[in-house]
Amino acid sequence: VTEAAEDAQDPNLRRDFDVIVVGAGLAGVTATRELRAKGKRVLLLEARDRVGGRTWTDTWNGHMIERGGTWVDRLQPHVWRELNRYELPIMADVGPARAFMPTLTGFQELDPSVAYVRQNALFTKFFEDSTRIYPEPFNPLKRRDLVARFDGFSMRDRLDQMALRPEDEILLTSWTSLYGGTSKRGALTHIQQWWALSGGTFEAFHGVNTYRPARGTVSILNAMLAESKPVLKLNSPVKSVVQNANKVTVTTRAGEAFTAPEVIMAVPVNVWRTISFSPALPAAHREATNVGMGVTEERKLWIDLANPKDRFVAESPEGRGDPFCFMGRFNDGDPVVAFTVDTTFDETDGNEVERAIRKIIPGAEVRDYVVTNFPKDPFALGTGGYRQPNQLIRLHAKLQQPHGRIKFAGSDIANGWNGYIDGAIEDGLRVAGSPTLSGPAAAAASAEERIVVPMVNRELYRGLGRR
Ligand SMILES: Cc1cc2nc3c(=O)[nH]c(=O)nc-3n(C[C@H](O)[C@H](O)[C@H](O)COP(=O)(O)OP(=O)(O)OC[C@H]3O[C@@H](n4cnc5c(N)ncnc54)[C@H](O)[C@@H]3O)c2cc1C
Repeated sequence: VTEAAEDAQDPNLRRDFDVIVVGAGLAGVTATRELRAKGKRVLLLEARDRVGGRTWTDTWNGHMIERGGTWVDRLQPHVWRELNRYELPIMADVGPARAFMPTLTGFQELDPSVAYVRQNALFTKFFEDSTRIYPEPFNPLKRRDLVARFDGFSMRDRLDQMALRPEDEILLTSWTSLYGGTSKRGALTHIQQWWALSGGTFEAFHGVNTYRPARGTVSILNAMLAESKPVLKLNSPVKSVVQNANKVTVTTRAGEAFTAPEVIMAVPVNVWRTISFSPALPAAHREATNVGMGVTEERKLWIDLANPKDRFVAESPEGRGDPFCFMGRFNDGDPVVAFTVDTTFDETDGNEVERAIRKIIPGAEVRDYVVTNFPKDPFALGTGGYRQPNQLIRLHAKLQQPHGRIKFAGSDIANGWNGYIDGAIEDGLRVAGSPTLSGPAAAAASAEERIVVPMVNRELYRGLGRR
C-alpha cells in the first residue's frame, strides 16, 4: 500500500504513524500541534475519557470548576502566547475581602492588605538569593555553580536557617507545605526558580494566581486540537512501549498495537513506572519515577459553604493539625477552593471537613463539597511537579534526554515554570523541536495584547482587587 493510498484511508484505522504521542495533557497536545504543523502523521493516545490530564475543567452544582491547574499569567509566556493566539478570554479573580491568618494559638482575621504586607517582607527574605542564582530563569542550570550551593536544601532547611520568630514562620509554611507536599520534601531551588521567573517580587509571585481562562483551561486544549486535528484515541491507556532499531511499538491495555519511528511520552514522571519499557528506562528516569516528582500529598476541594458567603482567604501553618493549608472564595457566588497536603486528614469525611473549617472560621457551614485526588489517580500519581532536594543537578538535564527513539515531555521536566501549565506547554514545544521562549522572546510574548486583560491591583493581598 503506498503512503498516498494509506492517507486516503480513514486515519482512525491506521496502525502506523510518524509519531505517537502518549498523553493528551497540555504537553502532549502542544507537541501534537507542533508536529502536525510540520506535516507529521500523529497518533495521540490518551488513557482517560477526556483530554487535559492534570487540568480538568468540570461542572459541579452549576459552577464551572477547575479540578486541577487553574491560574495563568502574563509572566508565563508560553501559555500567554496561546491565549492570545486563539483569543481565549481570561478573567481575574476579584480577591478576598477578609484574610484569616495563623497566630501562635489559632487564627486572626486581618485586612487582606495587612496580611499581604507582612508576608511580603517574609517572602522577600526567604527568597533573597533567588534572582542571583537564576540570572536566566528559564535556564535553571545557567549558574550551575551557584545553584549547586542550594541544591541539597529543602524549604524546611531554609526556614531553619532564617531562624524566624515562630509567629512569623507560620505565615510562610502554608505555602512551603502546599508547594512541596511538605516543606521538608520540597527542594528550595524549585520555589527559588519560580520567584526568579516572577521577576523577584512578591506582587508577581503571588499575582500569578490571579487570571484564569474564562472558558476553562480546557479551552486551550480544544483550540490546539481543533487546529491540528490529530488522530486522537481516548480511553486508550498505554501498557507497553517496545523499541527496536527501526521503530517503536506502543500497545494499549486493550491490546491495540501501533507503530512509529518516534514516540513522545507526555505522561507524568510518576506514571512512567506503571508502563513497561523495553529496553528498560535509563537509570535517571527510573530513579525519578520511583522517587517521584509530582507532589503526592495534595488534594483539592471545592466546597459549597452556606456560611460565610463572602470572599475570604485562609491560610494554615504546617504541622499543627489544621489540614487546609490554603483555602478561599475569590469571586462572589463561587464555591470555596481548598487545598490539603495533610496525609492524616480524611477529606472524604464531611464532618472532618466542616470541623477543620470551623477551627478557622467559627460557625462555618458546609453544604456540599467535591474532592479531586490526583495522587490517587493512576494516570497522574501526583499533582503538580515539584523536585526534591538534590534532584535538580543530578536529574533535570538527564530526564530531558531521549531513550533511543522515545522522547519525554511534561511540566514535571520543564525548564521554566516546571509544575505549571506554562511548563507543560514549554516542554511540549521543546520535545517537538519548536523554539521555546526565554529572554526577549518571552518578554515579547508576555507583552501580547490581543486579549482583554482585566486590571488588578497587585499591591493588595494575592495581587487582587479591581482598580
Ligand atoms: C490540584 C492542582 C492545581 C494546580 N494548579 C495550577 C495552577 O493554578 N496553575 C498552573 O499553571 N498549574 C497548576 N497545576 C499544574 C498543572 O496543572 C500541570 O503542571 C500541567 O497540567 C501538567 O501537564 P502535563 O501535560 O505535563 O501532564 P498531565 O496533564 O498530567 O498530562 C499527562 C496525560 O497523560 C495521560 N496518561 C497517563 N498515563 C497514561 C497512559 N498509561 N497511557 C496514555 N495516557 C496516559 C494522562 O491521562 C494525562 O492526560 C496544578 C495541578 C494540580 C493537580
